[in-house]
Amino acid sequence: MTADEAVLVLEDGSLHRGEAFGARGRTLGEAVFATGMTGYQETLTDPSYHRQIVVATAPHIGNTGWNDEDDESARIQVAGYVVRDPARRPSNWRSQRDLADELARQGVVGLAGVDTRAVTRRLREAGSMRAGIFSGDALSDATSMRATVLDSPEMAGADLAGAVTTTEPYTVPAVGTTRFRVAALDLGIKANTPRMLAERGIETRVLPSTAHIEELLEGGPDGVFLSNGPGDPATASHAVALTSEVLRREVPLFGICFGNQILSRALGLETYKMRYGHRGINIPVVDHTTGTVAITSQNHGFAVAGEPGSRVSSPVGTVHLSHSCPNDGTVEGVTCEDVPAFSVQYHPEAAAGPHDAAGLFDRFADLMGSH
Ligand SMILES: NC(=O)CC[C@H](N)C(=O)O
Repeated sequence: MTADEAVLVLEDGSLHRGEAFGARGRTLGEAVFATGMTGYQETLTDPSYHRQIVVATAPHIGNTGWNDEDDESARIQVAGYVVRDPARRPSNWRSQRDLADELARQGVVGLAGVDTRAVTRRLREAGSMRAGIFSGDALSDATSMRATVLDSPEMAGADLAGAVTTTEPYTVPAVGTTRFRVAALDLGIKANTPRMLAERGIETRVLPSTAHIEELLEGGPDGVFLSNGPGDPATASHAVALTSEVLRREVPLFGICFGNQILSRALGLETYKMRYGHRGINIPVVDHTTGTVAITSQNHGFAVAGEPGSRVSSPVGTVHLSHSCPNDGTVEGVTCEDVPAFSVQYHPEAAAGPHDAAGLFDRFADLMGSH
Protein backbone atom coordinates (compact mmCIF):
# COMPACT_ATOMS: atom_id res chain seq x y z
CA MET A 1 0.00 0.00 0.00
CA THR A 2 1.34 3.39 -0.92
CA ALA A 3 1.18 5.89 1.89
CA ASP A 4 -0.78 8.64 0.19
CA GLU A 5 -3.04 10.82 2.23
CA ALA A 6 -6.80 10.34 2.60
CA VAL A 7 -9.24 12.05 4.90
CA LEU A 8 -12.61 11.15 6.41
CA VAL A 9 -14.80 14.22 6.75
CA LEU A 10 -17.87 13.90 8.96
CA GLU A 11 -20.96 16.05 8.76
CA ASP A 12 -20.10 17.56 12.17
CA GLY A 13 -17.01 19.09 10.58
CA SER A 14 -14.48 16.75 12.15
CA LEU A 15 -11.57 15.62 9.96
CA HIS A 16 -9.82 12.28 10.42
CA ARG A 17 -6.60 11.99 8.47
CA GLY A 18 -5.09 8.70 7.38
CA GLU A 19 -3.85 6.89 4.32
CA ALA A 20 -5.67 5.96 1.14
CA PHE A 21 -6.86 2.34 1.20
CA GLY A 22 -8.27 0.69 -1.92
CA ALA A 23 -9.37 3.05 -4.69
CA ARG A 24 -8.37 6.72 -4.67
CA GLY A 25 -10.95 9.43 -5.20
CA ARG A 26 -14.07 10.59 -3.43
CA THR A 27 -16.99 8.76 -1.90
CA LEU A 28 -20.02 9.96 0.04
CA GLY A 29 -22.41 8.09 2.32
CA GLU A 30 -23.71 7.64 5.82
CA ALA A 31 -20.92 6.85 8.30
CA VAL A 32 -21.83 3.86 10.48
CA PHE A 33 -19.72 1.64 12.70
CA ALA A 34 -19.65 -2.15 12.61
CA THR A 35 -18.29 -4.11 15.54
CA GLY A 36 -17.73 -7.58 14.05
CA MET A 37 -14.24 -8.96 14.60
CA THR A 38 -14.62 -11.23 11.57
CA GLY A 39 -16.64 -11.40 8.36
CA TYR A 40 -15.53 -8.22 6.61
CA GLN A 41 -15.98 -9.80 3.17
CA GLU A 42 -19.64 -10.61 3.93
CA THR A 43 -20.15 -7.13 5.43
CA LEU A 44 -18.65 -5.33 2.44
CA THR A 45 -20.77 -7.33 -0.04
CA ASP A 46 -24.04 -7.07 1.97
CA PRO A 47 -26.46 -4.93 -0.13
CA SER A 48 -27.96 -3.47 3.07
CA TYR A 49 -24.78 -1.38 3.37
CA HIS A 50 -25.43 0.37 0.06
CA ARG A 51 -24.58 4.09 0.39
CA GLN A 52 -22.96 3.62 3.80
CA ILE A 53 -19.34 4.25 4.77
CA VAL A 54 -18.52 1.43 7.16
CA VAL A 55 -16.12 2.13 10.03
CA ALA A 56 -14.63 -1.08 11.47
CA THR A 57 -14.08 -1.01 15.22
CA ALA A 58 -11.92 -4.16 15.04
CA PRO A 59 -8.41 -2.73 14.71
CA HIS A 60 -6.96 -5.34 12.37
CA ILE A 61 -8.77 -5.82 9.06
CA GLY A 62 -7.79 -7.86 6.02
CA ASN A 63 -5.97 -10.71 7.75
CA THR A 64 -7.90 -13.41 5.92
CA GLY A 65 -7.71 -11.74 2.52
CA TRP A 66 -10.46 -12.11 -0.06
CA ASN A 67 -11.89 -15.16 -1.85
CA ASP A 68 -14.37 -15.99 -4.61
CA GLU A 69 -16.74 -17.88 -2.30
CA ASP A 70 -17.88 -15.62 0.53
CA ASP A 71 -19.49 -12.72 -1.34
CA GLU A 72 -23.07 -12.03 -0.25
CA SER A 73 -23.85 -10.36 -3.60
CA ALA A 74 -22.21 -9.66 -6.96
CA ARG A 75 -20.06 -6.77 -5.78
CA ILE A 76 -18.79 -4.72 -2.87
CA GLN A 77 -21.81 -2.67 -1.82
CA VAL A 78 -20.47 -0.27 0.80
CA ALA A 79 -19.84 3.30 -0.31
CA GLY A 80 -16.52 3.35 1.55
CA TYR A 81 -14.50 1.49 4.16
CA VAL A 82 -12.58 2.92 7.11
CA VAL A 83 -10.12 0.75 9.01
CA ARG A 84 -7.37 1.25 11.50
CA ASP A 85 -4.60 -1.19 10.70
CA PRO A 86 -4.91 -3.16 7.44
CA ALA A 87 -3.10 -6.49 7.31
CA ARG A 88 0.12 -6.05 5.38
CA ARG A 89 -0.21 -9.57 4.02
CA PRO A 90 -3.28 -11.84 4.13
CA SER A 91 -2.82 -15.29 5.57
CA ASN A 92 -5.57 -17.83 5.14
CA TRP A 93 -5.83 -21.10 3.21
CA ARG A 94 -8.92 -19.79 1.40
CA SER A 95 -7.51 -16.36 0.53
CA GLN A 96 -7.13 -15.62 -3.17
CA ARG A 97 -6.17 -11.96 -3.00
CA ASP A 98 -5.66 -8.92 -0.85
CA LEU A 99 -8.51 -6.78 0.54
CA ALA A 100 -6.93 -3.46 -0.50
CA ASP A 101 -6.44 -4.76 -4.06
CA GLU A 102 -10.05 -5.94 -4.21
CA LEU A 103 -11.33 -2.55 -3.01
CA ALA A 104 -9.19 -0.86 -5.65
CA ARG A 105 -10.28 -3.32 -8.37
CA GLN A 106 -13.95 -2.58 -7.60
CA GLY A 107 -13.35 1.17 -7.33
CA VAL A 108 -14.26 1.37 -3.65
CA VAL A 109 -12.61 4.27 -1.83
CA GLY A 110 -11.26 3.48 1.62
CA LEU A 111 -9.20 4.97 4.39
CA ALA A 112 -6.72 3.33 6.76
CA GLY A 113 -4.66 4.47 9.69
CA VAL A 114 -7.31 6.38 11.64
CA ASP A 115 -8.38 5.71 15.20
CA THR A 116 -11.66 4.01 14.27
CA ARG A 117 -12.69 3.72 17.92
CA ALA A 118 -12.46 7.51 18.31
CA VAL A 119 -14.61 7.91 15.19
CA THR A 120 -17.03 5.35 16.64
CA ARG A 121 -17.34 7.25 19.93
CA ARG A 122 -18.26 10.32 17.93
CA LEU A 123 -20.90 8.39 15.92
CA ARG A 124 -22.20 6.82 19.11
CA GLU A 125 -22.63 10.19 20.84
CA ALA A 126 -23.87 12.28 17.92
CA GLY A 127 -25.45 9.47 15.88
CA SER A 128 -24.77 8.18 12.38
CA MET A 129 -24.00 11.06 10.06
CA ARG A 130 -23.22 11.87 6.48
CA ALA A 131 -19.55 11.61 5.59
CA GLY A 132 -17.06 11.55 2.78
CA ILE A 133 -13.66 9.97 2.15
CA PHE A 134 -11.36 12.06 -0.01
CA SER A 135 -8.02 11.01 -1.46
CA GLY A 136 -5.86 11.53 -4.54
CA ASP A 137 -7.20 14.26 -6.81
CA ALA A 138 -10.37 14.62 -4.72
CA LEU A 139 -8.47 16.02 -1.70
CA SER A 140 -9.15 19.70 -1.12
CA ASP A 141 -9.54 22.17 1.73
CA ALA A 142 -11.63 21.29 4.78
CA THR A 143 -14.37 23.81 4.05
CA SER A 144 -15.12 22.61 0.55
CA MET A 145 -14.90 18.92 1.49
CA ARG A 146 -17.38 19.51 4.31
CA ALA A 147 -19.66 21.46 1.96
CA THR A 148 -19.66 18.44 -0.39
CA VAL A 149 -20.66 16.19 2.52
CA LEU A 150 -23.44 18.55 3.56
CA ASP A 151 -24.75 18.53 -0.03
CA SER A 152 -25.11 14.73 -0.09
CA PRO A 153 -28.46 13.03 0.58
CA GLU A 154 -29.46 11.80 4.07
CA MET A 155 -30.23 8.15 4.80
CA ALA A 156 -33.61 9.09 6.27
CA GLY A 157 -36.00 9.19 3.33
CA ALA A 158 -33.66 7.21 1.02
CA ASP A 159 -35.38 4.69 -1.27
CA LEU A 160 -32.53 2.33 -2.20
CA ALA A 161 -33.89 -1.19 -2.81
CA GLY A 162 -34.24 -0.41 -6.53
CA ALA A 163 -30.48 0.20 -6.73
CA VAL A 164 -29.53 -3.27 -5.47
CA THR A 165 -32.36 -5.63 -6.47
CA THR A 166 -32.03 -8.24 -9.21
CA THR A 167 -33.24 -7.12 -12.64
CA GLU A 168 -34.44 -10.61 -13.62
CA PRO A 169 -36.09 -13.32 -11.53
CA TYR A 170 -33.96 -16.40 -10.79
CA THR A 171 -34.46 -19.64 -8.91
CA VAL A 172 -32.22 -21.26 -6.30
CA PRO A 173 -33.13 -24.98 -6.19
CA ALA A 174 -33.65 -26.95 -3.00
CA VAL A 175 -30.92 -29.34 -1.90
CA GLY A 176 -32.39 -32.84 -2.25
CA THR A 177 -36.15 -33.20 -2.32
CA THR A 178 -38.16 -30.00 -2.75
CA ARG A 179 -40.49 -29.71 0.25
CA PHE A 180 -41.63 -26.12 -0.33
CA ARG A 181 -41.41 -23.35 -2.90
CA VAL A 182 -40.89 -19.76 -1.74
CA ALA A 183 -41.15 -16.45 -3.60
CA ALA A 184 -38.55 -14.02 -2.25
CA LEU A 185 -38.89 -10.30 -2.79
CA ASP A 186 -35.34 -9.08 -3.37
CA LEU A 187 -34.89 -5.76 -1.60
CA GLY A 188 -31.15 -6.45 -1.27
CA ILE A 189 -31.04 -10.18 -0.53
CA LYS A 190 -27.85 -11.87 0.71
CA ALA A 191 -26.67 -15.06 -1.01
CA ASN A 192 -26.72 -17.06 2.21
CA THR A 193 -30.49 -16.72 2.62
CA PRO A 194 -31.59 -18.86 -0.37
CA ARG A 195 -28.71 -21.20 0.53
CA MET A 196 -30.07 -21.75 4.04
CA LEU A 197 -33.59 -22.19 2.68
CA ALA A 198 -32.24 -24.69 0.11
CA GLU A 199 -30.62 -26.76 2.87
CA ARG A 200 -34.12 -27.16 4.33
CA GLY A 201 -35.61 -28.47 1.10
CA ILE A 202 -36.93 -25.06 0.04
CA GLU A 203 -36.72 -23.83 -3.55
CA THR A 204 -36.48 -20.02 -3.72
CA ARG A 205 -37.63 -17.94 -6.65
CA VAL A 206 -36.04 -14.50 -6.22
CA LEU A 207 -38.00 -11.58 -7.71
CA PRO A 208 -37.13 -7.94 -8.39
CA SER A 209 -38.36 -5.40 -5.83
CA THR A 210 -40.76 -4.01 -8.45
CA ALA A 211 -42.63 -7.34 -8.89
CA HIS A 212 -46.41 -7.18 -8.85
CA ILE A 213 -48.58 -9.42 -6.73
CA GLU A 214 -49.40 -11.69 -9.71
CA GLU A 215 -45.67 -12.20 -10.39
CA LEU A 216 -44.92 -12.75 -6.71
CA LEU A 217 -47.64 -15.38 -6.29
CA GLU A 218 -47.27 -16.93 -9.77
CA GLY A 219 -47.41 -20.71 -9.55
CA GLY A 220 -48.85 -20.56 -6.01
CA PRO A 221 -45.75 -20.57 -3.80
CA ASP A 222 -45.99 -22.14 -0.34
CA GLY A 223 -44.56 -19.01 1.23
CA VAL A 224 -43.28 -15.48 0.67
CA PHE A 225 -39.97 -14.17 1.95
CA LEU A 226 -39.13 -10.47 2.43
CA SER A 227 -35.38 -9.86 2.35
CA ASN A 228 -33.04 -7.44 4.07
CA GLY A 229 -32.10 -4.29 2.18
CA PRO A 230 -30.75 -0.74 2.27
CA GLY A 231 -32.54 2.54 2.83
CA ASP A 232 -35.42 3.90 4.85
CA PRO A 233 -38.37 1.49 5.27
CA ALA A 234 -40.72 4.50 5.35
CA THR A 235 -40.13 4.85 1.57
CA ALA A 236 -40.93 1.22 0.69
CA SER A 237 -44.62 1.70 -0.17
CA HIS A 238 -44.68 -0.86 -2.99
CA ALA A 239 -43.25 -3.63 -0.80
CA VAL A 240 -45.65 -2.67 2.01
CA ALA A 241 -48.65 -2.86 -0.36
CA LEU A 242 -47.51 -6.27 -1.67
CA THR A 243 -47.13 -7.51 1.89
CA SER A 244 -50.64 -6.35 2.84
CA GLU A 245 -51.98 -8.37 -0.06
CA VAL A 246 -49.97 -11.47 0.92
CA LEU A 247 -51.30 -11.14 4.49
CA ARG A 248 -54.87 -10.78 3.22
CA ARG A 249 -54.46 -14.00 1.21
CA GLU A 250 -52.88 -15.72 4.24
CA VAL A 251 -49.85 -17.03 2.36
CA PRO A 252 -47.17 -17.88 4.98
CA LEU A 253 -44.68 -15.02 5.20
CA PHE A 254 -41.26 -14.54 6.78
CA GLY A 255 -39.18 -11.36 6.74
CA ILE A 256 -35.64 -10.44 7.77
CA CYS A 257 -34.41 -6.98 8.79
CA PHE A 258 -35.80 -4.65 6.06
CA GLY A 259 -38.41 -7.39 5.63
CA ASN A 260 -39.31 -7.04 9.33
CA GLN A 261 -39.76 -3.31 8.88
CA ILE A 262 -41.93 -3.88 5.78
CA LEU A 263 -44.16 -6.46 7.50
CA SER A 264 -44.47 -4.17 10.53
CA ARG A 265 -45.51 -1.26 8.36
CA ALA A 266 -48.07 -3.44 6.57
CA LEU A 267 -49.45 -4.24 10.02
CA GLY A 268 -49.85 -0.54 10.78
CA LEU A 269 -46.71 -0.07 12.91
CA GLU A 270 -44.27 2.79 12.34
CA THR A 271 -40.52 2.78 11.83
CA TYR A 272 -38.00 5.39 12.95
CA LYS A 273 -34.32 6.16 12.49
CA MET A 274 -32.15 4.99 15.38
CA ARG A 275 -29.31 7.12 16.69
CA TYR A 276 -26.56 4.78 15.56
CA GLY A 277 -28.21 1.43 14.84
CA HIS A 278 -27.01 -2.12 15.45
CA ARG A 279 -24.17 -3.48 13.32
CA GLY A 280 -22.27 -6.43 14.66
CA ILE A 281 -22.30 -10.16 15.16
CA ASN A 282 -22.83 -10.48 18.93
CA ILE A 283 -26.08 -8.61 19.57
CA PRO A 284 -28.47 -10.20 22.09
CA VAL A 285 -32.17 -10.65 21.32
CA VAL A 286 -34.86 -11.73 23.78
CA ASP A 287 -37.68 -13.93 22.47
CA HIS A 288 -40.68 -12.86 24.56
CA THR A 289 -42.58 -16.05 23.70
CA THR A 290 -39.98 -18.42 25.16
CA GLY A 291 -37.94 -16.11 27.39
CA THR A 292 -34.75 -17.28 25.68
CA VAL A 293 -31.91 -15.07 24.45
CA ALA A 294 -30.11 -15.51 21.13
CA ILE A 295 -26.82 -13.90 20.16
CA THR A 296 -27.35 -12.52 16.67
CA SER A 297 -25.85 -10.89 13.62
CA GLN A 298 -27.35 -7.47 12.89
CA ASN A 299 -27.11 -4.56 10.52
CA HIS A 300 -29.82 -1.94 10.76
CA GLY A 301 -30.22 1.78 11.33
CA PHE A 302 -34.01 1.91 11.49
CA ALA A 303 -36.30 0.15 13.95
CA VAL A 304 -39.97 -0.66 14.47
CA ALA A 305 -41.67 1.53 17.08
CA GLY A 306 -43.57 -0.13 19.92
CA GLU A 307 -43.44 -1.70 23.37
CA PRO A 308 -41.48 -5.00 23.32
CA GLY A 309 -43.58 -7.95 24.44
CA SER A 310 -46.88 -6.08 23.94
CA ARG A 311 -49.75 -7.01 21.63
CA VAL A 312 -51.34 -4.58 19.22
CA SER A 313 -54.22 -4.89 16.78
CA SER A 314 -53.70 -4.74 13.03
CA PRO A 315 -55.81 -5.10 9.87
CA VAL A 316 -55.13 -8.86 10.08
CA GLY A 317 -55.67 -9.39 13.80
CA THR A 318 -53.38 -9.39 16.81
CA VAL A 319 -49.64 -8.78 16.47
CA HIS A 320 -47.15 -9.73 19.18
CA LEU A 321 -44.03 -7.53 19.36
CA SER A 322 -42.29 -10.80 20.05
CA HIS A 323 -38.57 -9.99 20.12
CA SER A 324 -36.44 -7.17 21.53
CA CYS A 325 -32.85 -6.14 22.14
CA PRO A 326 -31.98 -5.95 25.85
CA ASN A 327 -29.17 -3.45 25.13
CA ASP A 328 -31.56 -0.63 24.23
CA GLY A 329 -35.09 -2.06 24.43
CA THR A 330 -35.78 -1.82 20.69
CA VAL A 331 -38.22 -4.13 18.92
CA GLU A 332 -36.43 -7.00 17.13
CA GLY A 333 -39.33 -9.01 15.72
CA VAL A 334 -43.07 -9.32 15.27
CA THR A 335 -45.38 -12.35 15.15
CA CYS A 336 -48.91 -12.32 13.75
CA GLU A 337 -51.28 -14.35 15.90
CA ASP A 338 -54.15 -14.65 13.42
CA VAL A 339 -52.35 -15.00 10.08
CA PRO A 340 -49.21 -17.05 9.23
CA ALA A 341 -46.59 -14.29 9.25
CA PHE A 342 -43.57 -13.35 11.36
CA SER A 343 -40.33 -11.45 10.95
CA VAL A 344 -37.14 -10.52 12.77
CA GLN A 345 -34.88 -7.49 12.69
CA TYR A 346 -31.73 -9.62 12.86
CA HIS A 347 -30.02 -12.06 10.53
CA PRO A 348 -30.67 -15.81 10.93
CA GLU A 349 -28.57 -16.34 7.79
CA ALA A 350 -25.73 -14.99 9.94
CA ALA A 351 -23.14 -14.29 7.29
CA ALA A 352 -20.99 -13.67 9.22
CA GLY A 353 -22.08 -14.42 12.75
CA PRO A 354 -23.40 -16.88 15.33
CA HIS A 355 -25.94 -19.57 14.43
CA ASP A 356 -28.37 -19.14 17.35
CA ALA A 357 -31.11 -17.83 15.07
CA ALA A 358 -30.79 -20.38 12.24
CA GLY A 359 -33.86 -22.20 13.60
CA LEU A 360 -36.05 -19.37 12.29
CA PHE A 361 -35.75 -20.91 8.80
CA ASP A 362 -37.12 -24.16 10.29
CA ARG A 363 -39.93 -22.16 11.90
CA PHE A 364 -40.75 -20.75 8.43
CA ALA A 365 -40.75 -24.30 6.99
CA ASP A 366 -43.06 -25.47 9.82
CA LEU A 367 -45.39 -22.53 9.15
CA MET A 368 -45.59 -23.51 5.47
CA GLY A 369 -46.09 -27.15 6.44
CA SER A 370 -49.07 -26.33 8.64
CA HIS A 371 -50.83 -24.16 6.02
N1 LIG B 1 -30.06 -5.09 6.95
C1 LIG B 1 -31.19 -4.47 6.63
O1 LIG B 1 -32.10 -5.04 6.05
C2 LIG B 1 -31.28 -3.01 6.96
C3 LIG B 1 -32.68 -2.44 6.93
C4 LIG B 1 -32.71 -0.92 6.88
N2 LIG B 1 -32.08 -0.42 5.70
C5 LIG B 1 -32.06 -0.36 8.12
O2 LIG B 1 -31.01 0.20 8.06
O3 LIG B 1 -32.62 -0.46 9.20
